[in-house]
Amino acid sequence: MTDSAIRELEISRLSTQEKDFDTRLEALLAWEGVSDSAVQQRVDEIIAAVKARGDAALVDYSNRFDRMSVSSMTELTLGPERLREAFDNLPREQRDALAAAAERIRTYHQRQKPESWHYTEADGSVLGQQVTPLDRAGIYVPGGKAAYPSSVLMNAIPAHVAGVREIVMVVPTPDGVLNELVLAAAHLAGVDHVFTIGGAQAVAALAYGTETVPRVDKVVGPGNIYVATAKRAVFGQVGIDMIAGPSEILVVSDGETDPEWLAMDLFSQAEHDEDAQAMLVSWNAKHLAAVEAAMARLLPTMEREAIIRTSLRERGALILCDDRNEAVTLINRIAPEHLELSLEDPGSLLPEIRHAGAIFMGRYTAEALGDYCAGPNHVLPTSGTARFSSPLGVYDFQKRSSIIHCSPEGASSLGETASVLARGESLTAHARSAEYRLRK
Ligand SMILES: NC(=O)c1ccc[n+]([C@@H]2O[C@H](COP(=O)([O-])OP(=O)(O)OC[C@H]3O[C@@H](n4cnc5c(N)ncnc54)[C@H](O)[C@@H]3O)[C@@H](O)[C@H]2O)c1
Ligand SMILES: N[C@H](CO)Cc1c[nH]c[nH+]1
Ligand SMILES: [Zn+2]
Repeated sequence: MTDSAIRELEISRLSTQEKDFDTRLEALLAWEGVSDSAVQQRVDEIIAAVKARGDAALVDYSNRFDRMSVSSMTELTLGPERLREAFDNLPREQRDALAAAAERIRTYHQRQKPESWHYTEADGSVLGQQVTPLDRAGIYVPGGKAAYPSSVLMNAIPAHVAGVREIVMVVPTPDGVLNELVLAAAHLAGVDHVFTIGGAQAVAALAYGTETVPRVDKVVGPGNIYVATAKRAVFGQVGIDMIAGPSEILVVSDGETDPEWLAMDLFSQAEHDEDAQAMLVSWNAKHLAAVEAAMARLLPTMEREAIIRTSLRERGALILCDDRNEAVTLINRIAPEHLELSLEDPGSLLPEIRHAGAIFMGRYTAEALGDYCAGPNHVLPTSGTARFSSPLGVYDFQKRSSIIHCSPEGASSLGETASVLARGESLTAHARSAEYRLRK
């Protein structure tokens, strides 16, 4: 490969030493997708149509956006027998891999189960918290540019572990092509209903219900800007997990990892979407150049070369920093969805990392392993939202109720405090309600 061919790789090259570094980094990090007004307007129209016309709107939008040719919701509904059939007919290798991944994801999420708790005070009063699962959860499984059986497992298994009574899955099937692995994963993960609808119309159907699609209590799962914008719009009518944007990876390398490994790790997220973001940070300039050369060499061999190329050109970056400390500052500023610490001693950095969706420790921990089968969830906060948000988990499918049980003594001592505070707020019904229960 000649130098000129290597230079053909279009990707931003940044150095923290440059004056305009902050501006360039901010420009790369900005993801305007969910605030695009044209998208917003279209999503509002779609939601209004689904509310007004229910199933008929779902049929129309599926024909229009997913190039289907259906005339009723029956053709967009898959029953449990169809899911089981898909599972039973999978090639052995795929069935075993799916089952192995499901098992690991279940084991990991079982550890997340929050327990109800209570404690008893000296006067016999009991205070506590009761954890209850959602009655009905809606899971969005993306399907526009790729099919995601792994996302079925990542969404449905925590819901199942949480004890959700009914799991409703939506997944677009462009051109009417069903993905058997997706259906098999739904069977394995205990999904109750599958509707082959996608985009904003699917989110609206879950949030408001239609003649066929049952209304859910919460909509979870990743998707493109139409899905993300629709989730934001229906929040309040239903719960949502997070607004997830395009996939991202930030790799921090000490310069000792094989450049081809890192090139492929970066491609692995770039290949999701033209809007995906892949960045590499290192304090070793020679190593950055070696990874860049590896990327240029390997890119023409990739099946999704066009998507990767656009993603790298628009949002990718190779960043030269001064040292490990500066790398940590960058990590916390970027708050990436996936952080790969390709270092000899990743553990030494861990305590300093405050914001990242999932942290992949050491040279051997390819992010792709987490996408499929390590165990932790792959639905993660993107676009810097790891500053305040966490991976999808069992806790997203549960609620907490506070429990207060006063003994006669407890009611009397609390009543005195409450009465004073209530009178201070001039809320005398509150005060008198508490005072009735004071010990005479
Ligand atoms: N965070 C995660 O766990 C995770 C997992 C897998 C995928 N992803 C991300 O999810 C996204 C999936 O996007 P996708 O597009 O492949 O699938 P998608 O299912 O999110 O979107 C497809 C739907 O978008 C709608 N749509 C497309 N063009 C439209 C238009 N012009 N107007 C109105 N609606 C339109 C259609 O209804 C279609 O059904 C990618 O960004 C990928 O990176 C994230
Ligand atoms: N990397 C995605 C989450 O950002 C998840 C995924 C599914 N399949 C492959 N990857
Ligand atoms: Zn991925």
